[in-house]
Amino acid sequence: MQIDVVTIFPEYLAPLRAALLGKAIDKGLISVGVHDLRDWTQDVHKAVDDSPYGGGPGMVMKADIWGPALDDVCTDETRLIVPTPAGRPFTQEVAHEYANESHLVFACGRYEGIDQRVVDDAARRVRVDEVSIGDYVLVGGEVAVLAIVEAVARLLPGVLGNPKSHAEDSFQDGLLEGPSYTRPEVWRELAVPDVLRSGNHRLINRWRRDQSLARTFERRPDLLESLPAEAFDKHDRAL
Ligand SMILES: Nc1ccccc1-c1cnco1
Repeated sequence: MQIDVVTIFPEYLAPLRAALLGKAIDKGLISVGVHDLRDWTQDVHKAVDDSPYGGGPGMVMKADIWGPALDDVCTDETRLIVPTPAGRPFTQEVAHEYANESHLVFACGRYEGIDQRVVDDAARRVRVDEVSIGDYVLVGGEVAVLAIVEAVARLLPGVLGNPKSHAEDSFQDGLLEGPSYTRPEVWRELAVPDVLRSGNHRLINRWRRDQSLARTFERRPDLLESLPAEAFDKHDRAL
């Protein structure tokens, strides 16, 4: 998979080359290109933004800078992803969609966003997704790109040491993961739940499922509403 990121803060994307992703890049599973948007400016000040039409606070990033940048970076195969608070929610399901792509281009907006005509024009040639990683306001899209790239890269074959790790992912079965424990058996007078040391894997699986359902009900009841009934019956009958 080829990933390209266009940003005015290239150094913000340095963590992409660390740890998990660094190994994926070394293995040739992912290649990452980070491009400084200012390389496409023509003026001495390298201006990338201007005041918003219609007035209002902040600055809007210029179409006549972003357009040529995306023309150079995107190909016919590109899926262009624009992180924005106004985007559709980025979910594990969307991460799986992106993991099947051959070329992802991320456009990092700053200020009050990017002139809408950039997205409208790009959509004439490539598939464009405006996505949000949550209902809060960041200063720019770079942090969202780091989160999205990590969520996507770990799904690629060969990136994670243990491919079975995905099966227990939170959200994989539509529920939150329950609590985890490791040695010591008692820590600050807090003991590991006995069932987890029982060796009875049917009981352990049942306990873990109950913990997962309870935690989801308590913290994310919305996830339960969107689960089909059979998601409960099938899995629970098997336990
Ligand atoms: N707040 C932001 C500002 C700029 C670019 C993306 C975002 C964003 C993405 N997901 C939530 O917020």
